Amino acid sequence: MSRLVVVSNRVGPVKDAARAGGLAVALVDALRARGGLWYGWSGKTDKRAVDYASIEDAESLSLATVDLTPEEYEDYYNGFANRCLWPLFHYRIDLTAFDRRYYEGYRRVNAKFARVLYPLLRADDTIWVHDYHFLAFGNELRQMGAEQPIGFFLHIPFPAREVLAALPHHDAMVRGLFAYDVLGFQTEQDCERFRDYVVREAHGIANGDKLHCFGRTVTIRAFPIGIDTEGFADIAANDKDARRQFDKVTKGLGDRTQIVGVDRLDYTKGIAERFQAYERLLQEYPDTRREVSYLQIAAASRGEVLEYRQMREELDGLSGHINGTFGDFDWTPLRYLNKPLPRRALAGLYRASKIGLVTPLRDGMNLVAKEYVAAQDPEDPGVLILSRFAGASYQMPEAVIVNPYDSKGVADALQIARYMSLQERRERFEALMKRLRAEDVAQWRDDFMSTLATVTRRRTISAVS
Ligand SMILES: O=P(O)(O)OC[C@H]1O[C@H](O[C@H]2O[C@H](CO)[C@@H](O)[C@H](O)[C@H]2O)[C@H](O)[C@@H](O)[C@@H]1O
Ligand SMILES: O=c1ccn([C@@H]2O[C@H](COP(=O)(O)OP(=O)(O)O)[C@@H](O)[C@H]2O)c(=O)[nH]1
Repeated sequence: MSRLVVVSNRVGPVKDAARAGGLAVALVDALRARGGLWYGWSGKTDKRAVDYASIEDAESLSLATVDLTPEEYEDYYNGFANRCLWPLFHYRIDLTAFDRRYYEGYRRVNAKFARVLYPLLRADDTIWVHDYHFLAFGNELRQMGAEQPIGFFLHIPFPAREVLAALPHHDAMVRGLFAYDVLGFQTEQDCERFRDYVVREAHGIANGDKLHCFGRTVTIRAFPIGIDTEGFADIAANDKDARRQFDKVTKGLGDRTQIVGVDRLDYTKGIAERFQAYERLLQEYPDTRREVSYLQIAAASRGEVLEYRQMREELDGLSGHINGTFGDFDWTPLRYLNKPLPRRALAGLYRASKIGLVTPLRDGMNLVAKEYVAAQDPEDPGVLILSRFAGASYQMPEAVIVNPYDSKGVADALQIARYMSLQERRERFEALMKRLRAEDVAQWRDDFMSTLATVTRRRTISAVS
């Protein structure tokens, strides 16, 4: 079997992969099985950073990482990736910074990553590149002469043609993607939007799952990412950290219904709109006062980016307003924490919460929705309320699906969840779990890898014959 080379902005962890979650476990498993290489940013900046990868062997695979200069980090990661592509691909043109300097820095850093990896490659490697940080990376490798199979998976949504067209270099970005052999998206809808752009904007030709354009052919397919469903359910039921967290949350809760939200602190997650919907619930359904308790974990993220800092201030204000208006000496309606919880503790928190509230305004997939369901007690499962704009909603129609912009609709959904019968909760839970088990993270990885192998085997055959 050929060696696997995984390329992603964040690398590892390897030893603690289980702690970091399904994606790290799935990638580490595949890398171990094939004696692979995981390549990306070291997480460090150094003003003397040069074109060099430090390589360490970690439990039958190798990690190769590159430092960035502070300027590269600013333009590539904070700038183009997180102030331009991230908001634009999540439909926030209003927050998108179209700065040429960022674009040029991004191109330079993609070229640097390619330049450093190229001499480390073997002729029979298979390369799997991840996410919006590396849209231009495959093309840089090809220009150096790389002929290996290269697949790309986009973890975030692919936007509608008119939205992408707002990006000054949209044509070059999409052209660059044709250097890959397989383009994987989270949902069929993302594939459809990509196809629409290529056919209508770039005059490409679609033929089944193939797209011909710019003199190249790529295969495009949806590979919805999953979680380690069995593993996570087992942690929620049996792990001692999960149990401790479960006890901590349920102690003192009495008959109150615990609502939980868990997100990175990101404007795409719709936390402000969620707070407003909760306020609406307390206003319009006075019977909920003292009867519900909402805990929102919003783990600080990308704090060097202005829009993230502004959002943090907004949420501080909204949460203070809700508690000031509705709280009492012996009841805090909303507990809002900016610190992250380890995944094992999260499993216990999910299980202790009768309602999981996942209402992003736009999200590639949203793994929290899947984890919440997997962590439930099958005998007495909680209810997932899920935004129609999360990629996960296409695989999870048995959740209570909501429009996150409609605060009254979300408040009503919370009431429906509070009063849902045990039988209905079980039926929804079983249907959701059936799919989560069948479409777990190992399945996602294997599907992508086998598609890439099949496509490139055909490519080799047709080149020879
Ligand atoms: O690396 P950061 O800048 O700290 O951000 C963390 C990750 O956020 C994004 O996650 C996405 O991938 C998830 C798994 O496929 C998906 O469920 C979610 O909807 C996406 O938003 C980002 O895409 C990752 O690259 C970041 O590492
Ligand atoms: O305090 C926290 C908050 C989140 N997570 C994990 O971070 C991931 C978030 O993934 P998701 O797809 O929901 O959103 P993203 O942050 O990748 O956009 C999930 O696996 C969560 O369990 C965590 O471990 N601790």
